[in-house]
Amino acid sequence: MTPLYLSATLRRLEADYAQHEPPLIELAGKSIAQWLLARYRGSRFGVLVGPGNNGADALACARRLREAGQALHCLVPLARKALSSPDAALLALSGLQVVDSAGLSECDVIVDGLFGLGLNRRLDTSITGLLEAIDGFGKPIVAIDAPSGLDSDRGVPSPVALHATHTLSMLGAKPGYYTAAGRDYCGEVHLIELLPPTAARPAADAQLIDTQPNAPQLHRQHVSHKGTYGTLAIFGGSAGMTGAALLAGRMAAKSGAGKVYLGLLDPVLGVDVLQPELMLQAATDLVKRSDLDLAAIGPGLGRSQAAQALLQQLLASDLPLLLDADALNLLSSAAELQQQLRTRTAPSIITPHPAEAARLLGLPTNKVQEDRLAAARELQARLNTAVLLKGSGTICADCAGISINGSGNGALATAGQGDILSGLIASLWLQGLSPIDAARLSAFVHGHAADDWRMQHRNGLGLCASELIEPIRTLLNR
Ligand SMILES: NC(=O)C1=CN([C@@H]2O[C@H](COP(=O)(O)OP(=O)(O)OC[C@H]3O[C@@H](n4cnc5c(N)ncnc54)[C@H](OP(=O)(O)O)[C@@H]3O)[C@@H](O)[C@H]2O)[C@@H](O)CC1
Ligand SMILES: [K+]
Repeated sequence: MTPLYLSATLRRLEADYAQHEPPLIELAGKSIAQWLLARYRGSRFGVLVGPGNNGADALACARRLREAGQALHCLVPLARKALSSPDAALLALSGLQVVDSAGLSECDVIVDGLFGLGLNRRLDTSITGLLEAIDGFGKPIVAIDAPSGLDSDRGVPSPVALHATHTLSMLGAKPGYYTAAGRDYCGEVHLIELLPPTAARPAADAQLIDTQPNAPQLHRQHVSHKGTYGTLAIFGGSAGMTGAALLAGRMAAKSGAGKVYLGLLDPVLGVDVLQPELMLQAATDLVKRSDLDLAAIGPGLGRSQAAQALLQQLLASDLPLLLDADALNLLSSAAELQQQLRTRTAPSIITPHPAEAARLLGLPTNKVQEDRLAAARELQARLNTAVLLKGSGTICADCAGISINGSGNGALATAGQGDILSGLIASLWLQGLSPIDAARLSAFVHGHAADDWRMQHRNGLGLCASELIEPIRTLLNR
C-alpha cells in the first residue's frame, strides 16, 4: 500500500517544511534533474515553466541540467509572479527563453512544469491550445508533480491535460494519478520523496493498493471441511441473463467458497455442466434455506417485481449481503429499500459501476466521475455500507477509509467482469476476510490478472470475463 495525499494535505506538509534547508524546491529541482539525466542525458530538453512553484521546480531543474551541460529551451507562457535572481539570470541567457511552442517542438524531451498542485480553475483556450500542440509533438513528456491540466486530487482534465510519459511525484503520491482519467494522463508514476523517510508526515487521505494484500485467513488448515469455508447463495439469472449468475458462481467456486448455490429468477437450468459443483435452484426456494452464511444479489437479476421482493427479503434477513447490478438499480428507485439497507445490523457491501452509483446518488454519471472519492465516501455514509466503486481506479470505501486499486486496464471494459468480481468478493468474504478486505483483494487480483493478460494482447481487445477465473485462482494461490 502507498499513501495518497490530497493537495490540501500536501499544502500543510509544505508549510511545515517552509524553512527547510535546502528549500524543498531546490531538492525537487535537483531530484528531477538527476532523474532526467539518468534517463535522457544528451537530449535537448524543452522545459515548460509555469507561473507558480511547479514552474519554480522546473527552473531549479533547468539550472541543474544546464550545469550538467545539457541543451535546453524554456517556454514561459504565463508571467511568473516571483522570479529568484538565479532563475532570472537563467532565463536571461540568450536563446533560452522560447516565446512560442515552435521552439519546443525541436526538443527531444518535454519537461512539464506548467501547473502542479496549484491548478485552481479551468484552463483558457490559449493554454489548452498550447497543451494540445505539445501533446501533438509526439515527444516524451515528463510531468513534474502532475501532467499540466490534470486535477491531481480527482484525476480529471480541466478540460484538457498533457499526456505524460512519466510523472515525477513530489513529496507524496496523489489520488488523481490512479483514478478517473488519471491513469491515461500520467504514464509511469515515479515517487520522489524529497523528505527523509523519518520525517513527520500527515495521515494519508487514501491508500493505493499496489501489491496483493495479504490474506492469511485464506490459508487452509488440514482439519477443515467444505462447511468450514461457508455456504454462499448468489441470486440473479433472470430470463436471458443466466450467464451472469453462472459467472459469479463459477468464480466463487474457483476461489474457495465451501458451497455455492445459485438462486435463479428464471430457473431454466438444473445444472451447470461446465461447473457441476454449483447447486442451482429457483430463487424463491433458495431464499428459504436456513443454512446460508452469505448472500450476493444482482448478477443478471433484472428489475421485475419478483426481483424486488427477493431484494426486500434479503435486506430484511440477517445474512451478510453483497448488492450488485440490478439490485442497486432497484435500490436507487425505492427509498424504503435504502432505509432497509441503512438500518441493517448484518454487514453489507455494494459494488456499483459509475452509472449505478450515479442513480443511487441522484446525480448524472459525469458528476460521479468528476469526484470518484467523494462519490464513494458519500455512498458509504448515506447507505451505511462498504462500497466498491468500479471504473478506472476502483475505489474501496468503508467507515475506516478509502483505497484505490492500482491494478487493471481497459481490457476489463467487457460484459461479465462485474459478475466475476461479485462472486470473488462474496467468496473471499465468506472465507473470513472483512467485506472491505475482500473487496480490496478481489479488485487487485482481478486487475492483476487482466494486466498479465494484456502483456500478451497489446491492444487489450476481446478479454472475456470467464477467461480470468483461472488466472485469478492462480494469483490467490501464489
Ligand atoms: N512549496 C513547496 O515547498 C513545494 C512545492 N512543490 C511544487 O510546487 C507545486 C505547487 O506550486 P503552486 O502552489 O505554486 O501551484 P502551481 O501548480 O505552480 O500553480 C499555481 C499557479 O498557477 C496559476 N493557475 C492555476 N490555475 C490556473 C489556470 N487554470 N490558468 C492559469 N493559471 C492558473 C496560479 O495563478 P493564481 O491562481 O495565483 O492567479 C498560480 O500562479 C507543486 O505541484 C510542486 O511542483 C514541490 O516541489 C514541493 C515543495
Ligand atoms: K506539471
